[in-house]
Amino acid sequence: MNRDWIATARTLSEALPYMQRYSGAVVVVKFGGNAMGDDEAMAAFASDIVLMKQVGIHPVVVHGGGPMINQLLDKLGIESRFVRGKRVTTKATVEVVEMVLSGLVNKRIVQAINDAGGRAVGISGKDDDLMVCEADDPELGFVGRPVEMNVQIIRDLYNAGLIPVIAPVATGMEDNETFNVNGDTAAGAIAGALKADRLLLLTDVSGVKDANGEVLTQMHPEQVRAMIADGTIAGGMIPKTETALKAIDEGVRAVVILDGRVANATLLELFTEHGAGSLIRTTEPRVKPRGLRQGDAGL
Ligand SMILES: Nc1ncnc2c1ncn2[C@@H]1O[C@H](COP(=O)(O)OP(=O)(O)O)[C@@H](O)[C@H]1O
Ligand SMILES: CC(=O)N[C@@H](CCC(=O)OP(=O)(O)O)C(=O)O
Repeated sequence: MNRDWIATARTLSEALPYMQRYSGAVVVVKFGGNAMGDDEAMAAFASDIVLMKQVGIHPVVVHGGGPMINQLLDKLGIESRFVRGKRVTTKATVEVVEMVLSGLVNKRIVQAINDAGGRAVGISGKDDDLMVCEADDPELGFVGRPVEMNVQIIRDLYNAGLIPVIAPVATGMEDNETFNVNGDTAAGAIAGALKADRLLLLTDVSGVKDANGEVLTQMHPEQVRAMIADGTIAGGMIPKTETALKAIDEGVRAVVILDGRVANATLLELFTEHGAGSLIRTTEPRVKPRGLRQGDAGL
C-alpha cells in the first residue's frame, strides 16, 4: 500500500488530528478520465481511497471516462462532438458510453480498490434507481439531467463497510431510456443528495486559476460566479465550478477542485493543513499566509 506520504513522523503527526476529525465524514470523490493515468496512478488512487475508509471516512467514488469513450467510439467509427462540455449522445453513442463506463472503467476502479485491500462495489446511476434523469437539452440527445436521487443504496453500501464506485449512467423517467450523464454533474448530484462533507473533483490542473495563472486555494461562491462572468474561468472549468456551486447550494459543506495526477492528492487535501487545490465554501476564508489554508475546525 502506498503510504509514503505519511512515512515521516512530522506528516503523520500533522495528519492524525485531521483523520480523527474526518471520521464518519462522507467524502464524494469524482475521478475524471483525464486524472486516471496508468495502472500505477490508478493503484495509488485506490490505496488513498482505502486509507480514507480505514480511518473511518465514507468515501464514495463517482468516475468519468471521457477519453476511454472517445477511444472506443473512434474504433467503431462513430463520431462524437461536445457542446458546452457535454457529449452529443445518440442512441448508438449511449450504448458505447454505458459499455465503457459501467463495464471497462467502473470495473477497473473496483479491481484497483479491491487489490489495495478495500471492498469496492461498482454500480451505475441505474442501480436501485439511484439517479433518475430527464433529457438535459434536446440538442444533446441522450444526455441526462438528474431530477430524482435515491441515495439510500449508497448509505447501505458504506454502512456495510463497502466502497461504492458509481458510473454516471442513468435511467430516464419513462420508456426505459438510458442517459449519459457528465461525471461532474453526477458527482455533484450525488454529493448534494448525501449532503456530503466534501466533494473532491479530481482533474488535470492544480486548481482554479486567477487571471495571472495563480491557483486560488480558498474561494467563496460569489468569487467563483464573478470569475465565470468575467471569463477567467473558461472551458471545462465552467461545468466543474457550476457543479461545485450547485452542490454547495444543496448542502455540501465544501467542494475542492484539485489535480488527481499528483501523488496522494486526496490525502494531502484531507489530512494536511495547507490542503491541495482550490476549496470552495460559503464560510469566509480566514487570513493565512500565502499558499496556506486554515484547517477547517469541525470540517
Ligand atoms: N480559471 C481556470 N483555472 C483552471 N483551469 C481552467 C480555468 N479556465 C479554464 N480551465 C481549463 O479547464 C480544464 C479542466 O476541465 P476539463 O478538461 O473538462 O477537466 P476534466 O476532464 O478533468 O473533467 C483545465 O485543464 C483548463 O484548461
Ligand atoms: C454528457 C457527457 O459529456 N458525459 C461524459 C461522461 C463521462 C465523463 O464525464 O468523463 P470525464 O469525467 O472523464 O470527462 C462523456 O460522454 O464523456
